[in-house]
Parts: sequence; C-alpha cells; structure tokens
Amino acid sequence: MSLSILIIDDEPHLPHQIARFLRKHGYEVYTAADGDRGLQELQKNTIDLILLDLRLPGLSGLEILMSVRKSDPEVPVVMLTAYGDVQTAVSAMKLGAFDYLLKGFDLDELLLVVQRALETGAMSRELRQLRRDRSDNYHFSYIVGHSERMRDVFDLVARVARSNASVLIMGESGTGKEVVARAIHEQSNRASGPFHPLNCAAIANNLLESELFGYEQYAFTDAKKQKRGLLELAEGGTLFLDEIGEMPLDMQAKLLRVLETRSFFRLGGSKEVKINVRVLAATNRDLEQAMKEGHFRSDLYFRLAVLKITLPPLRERPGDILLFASRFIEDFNKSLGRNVRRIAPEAQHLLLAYHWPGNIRELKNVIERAMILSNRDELLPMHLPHEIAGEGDQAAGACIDIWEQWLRTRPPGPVSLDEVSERVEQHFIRWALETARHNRTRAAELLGFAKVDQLRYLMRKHSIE
Ligand SMILES: Nc1ncnc2c1ncn2[C@@H]1O[C@H](COP(=O)(O)OP(=O)(O)OP(=O)(O)O)[C@@H](O)[C@H]1O
Repeated sequence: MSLSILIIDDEPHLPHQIARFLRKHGYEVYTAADGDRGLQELQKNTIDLILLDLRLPGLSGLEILMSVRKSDPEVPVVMLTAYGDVQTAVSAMKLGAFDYLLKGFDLDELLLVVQRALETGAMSRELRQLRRDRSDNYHFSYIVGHSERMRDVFDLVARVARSNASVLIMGESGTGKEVVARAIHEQSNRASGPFHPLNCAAIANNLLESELFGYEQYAFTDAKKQKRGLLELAEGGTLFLDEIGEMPLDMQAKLLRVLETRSFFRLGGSKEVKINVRVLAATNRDLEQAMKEGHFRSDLYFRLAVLKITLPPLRERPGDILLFASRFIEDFNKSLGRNVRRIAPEAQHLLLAYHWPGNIRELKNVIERAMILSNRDELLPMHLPHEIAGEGDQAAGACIDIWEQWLRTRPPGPVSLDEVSERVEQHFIRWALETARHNRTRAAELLGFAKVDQLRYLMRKHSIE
C-alpha cells in the first residue's frame, strides 16, 4: 500500500524538492501552499502524515495543527521550522505534533523522521482496531472439539496456514467458517498483519465494489473524500470474503482480475495499486451447482478453491455438543459474572437430541440465553428454548420463576399454603395468557386444562381481564 504524505509549505522550492525525494521512496505526495488548501487536501485524500510549515500566509501552522487534531486525531504531524521558531515548535509538540525538523535538515534525516512518524501512525490505527475488536467482545480462541472430523479440519488449517494459497471454506451457516478463516490467518506468517472480514451478502451490490476497491474523491456523487478499500487495508494480512456465492457476476470478474494481477484501481482512479493480500473465501451455498446454473464463474471458483476445507454441521458430530456447551459456559461465566457449574442430565439429553439447524452459533446463543434465565449454578430443561425443551418444561420453568420471585419479595413471617398456591395460580395464568398471546384456547392447553371454562373461571377469580 503506498502511504500518502501531505506537505503544507509556502516556500517556492523546498516542498517540491521534498516531494520528489519522497516519491522516489515510494510515497504518494500532495502539496499545498497554505493552510486552507492544505485542509482541503486533507478532506479529499487519505493522508498518513503531514509535514507542516510553522509560518504560513493566512492560517498559522499552529492553527492548522489544531484543526487537523480535531478532524483526524491519529494522523501524525511533523512541523518544519526555521531556527528562530524552535520555541513555537515546542508548543506545537505540546499540542500533539509528532516531531519537528529545523529547516536546513538533510533529506536522509527527513526520511528517518517520516518513517518513524508513519510507524507511530500505523501503530495507533492498529491499537484503535484492537480496542474496537475487544469492545466487540471479540477474543480470538477456538475450540477444536472431540470429533475426528473437526480434528481433521484443524490439522488441515495448520497445514494450509503455512502456504499463501487461496482457501475456500464450505459449510452451513454457523458452523464456524469465520473462526476457521481467523485460525488460518493467526497461524500464518501474516498473523501480525490485519484480518478483514467482508460479508458479501450483507452489503448492497453497489457498495460492495467501493468497499473492496475504495475510491478517489468525486468517483461518484457521494465520494467527498478519497477512501481506501479493504483490499488495501488488508495489506500484509488476510481478506476474508464470507458468503462469496452471493457476489454478483460483474464483481466476480473484477475480483478474479485482482487475484490474477495482485493489483487493482480505486474507483475513479488511474493509478494501479499493488497488493500483498491473502484471500480466503467462504460459502454456505453449493458453488458447483451455482456454476452449473451460471451464477458463479468457474475461473474464479478454481482460483479461490486452490485448497478446500469443509466444515461438518453440528448434528453430524454430536460428540462435540456438550464439549462446546461447557466451553461456552466457561466463557459466559466470565463475561456475565456467573458461576454456572453444570448442565442437568435431562437438559443434556435435550441438547443432544436437538438437530441444531443454526449449528454452533445457535448452540452458543442457546447457552447464553439459558445462563441469563437461570439464577442457579445449573442449567435445567426449563432454561432451554421451547423448540429444544418443548412447552411443558417452559411452563414448569415459568412456575418456578414465579415462585422464586415471590419468595424473594414477600414480607417476612409465616407462609400459608393457601397464600402460596393463590399466588402461583394467578401468575401462572398470566404467564399462559401472555405466552398464548391472549388466545384462551391455547392458554388453557398450556395450563393442561381440558376446557377453556376452567381458565375463564380462574380469570374471574383472580380478576384477570
Ligand atoms: N470452533 C469454534 N470454537 C469456538 N467458537 C466457535 C467455533 N465455531 C464457531 N464458533 C462460534 O459460533 C459462531 C458462528 O461462527 P462463524 O461466524 O465462524 O460461523 P460461519 O460458518 O462463518 O457462519 P455464517 O455462514 O452465518 O457467516 C461464532 O460466535 C463463533 O464464535
């Protein structure tokens, strides 16, 4: 990725001399002779470093520095200063400038400062990304599982990680395709580079192109400022294209060209950008079928599927269900501040008997939900959703919740059995009506009544409308 430097300086020769020198070292350079034009360049282009003269016509260097800090706090600024202005340069450092250079500097000295500033800028971007990942609650670790098929998958992951080839990861939704892609990245020699996932199905077709390729200013009406696409942002790392089967045919042709030439043009751009990015793709669609139907290009398929990994659905590896469940319990114990110790045997049976159409994602959600619902150290059938536990257990669960709630809130003193059964009865009826969305026949069924009349009688008794 070529990094961009903006020089804001009004001297007639120096900026051009610096620009020539930096271009020779592979940087993209923009120049501006005053603050206003400098800020305009900053608005239009993606700038990685600013070299800023302290004395300028119009806005002063310090004023420009302050507006840069406000609009783009991470871009490093190096002040260019004359001998008599060192004191002001020191004030600029206090305002957040990265460094200053005394005019008369030699170009090698400039290059060193530029390289250091760019590295610092890259590090603060990386830190921001890491913080974002952490706040997304993303902590990368994965579970291999007991099943032989998953052990084979992760053996293959370790082997393909060493190569640079494209990999196509196949499997139903929620089987862990992105997890596998991250595992390949983390075990490869690109691990210290970025990993950028892009879900081709979650993004409108017209945005997909600009998301991948980026654009120059005014490439289209809304392109107010140049923007780098994911192909550039993933430089030195991995780009993960999820649901590649949903990519429109014209984009498939453009992606193929990138894979063949390892280069591309930003939208509206005329300069070829060279890249060093590994592309991993995933699909839950049968791409061979899609090729036969003409929805997927076969040349792209063969480029992407140099290596293939297929993830089995969870129902075909029941040996993994309880292992994954208990690992998720450990994770959620930490994040929810809970201390759940086990899954009751009856609940284990239900988890094992279920067919898991949503695979590991569904299992993870089911465990999280159960842990939120349970206020004990054990997960019971009543904490599982009704498609897993059936309705009977949900009703029992509701009943126990009501009971526990009442025990916690009732005034101290002796409890009469009548009082307890009255309360449970009243709350149980309300629960059934709500669950049945006020359909009385259905609510009566949930309560195990043969006739709706029984429900009507109890509703009158407890003054329930
Ligand atoms: N081996 C694993 N270890 C730990 N967590 C896993 C594993 N596999 C999947 N998960 C969890 O299951 C959820 C779904 O995984 P992932 O997003 O990788 O699936 P996917 O196959 O890419 O799904 P989709 O096709 O819908 O994009 C995630 O929360 C992930 O953390």
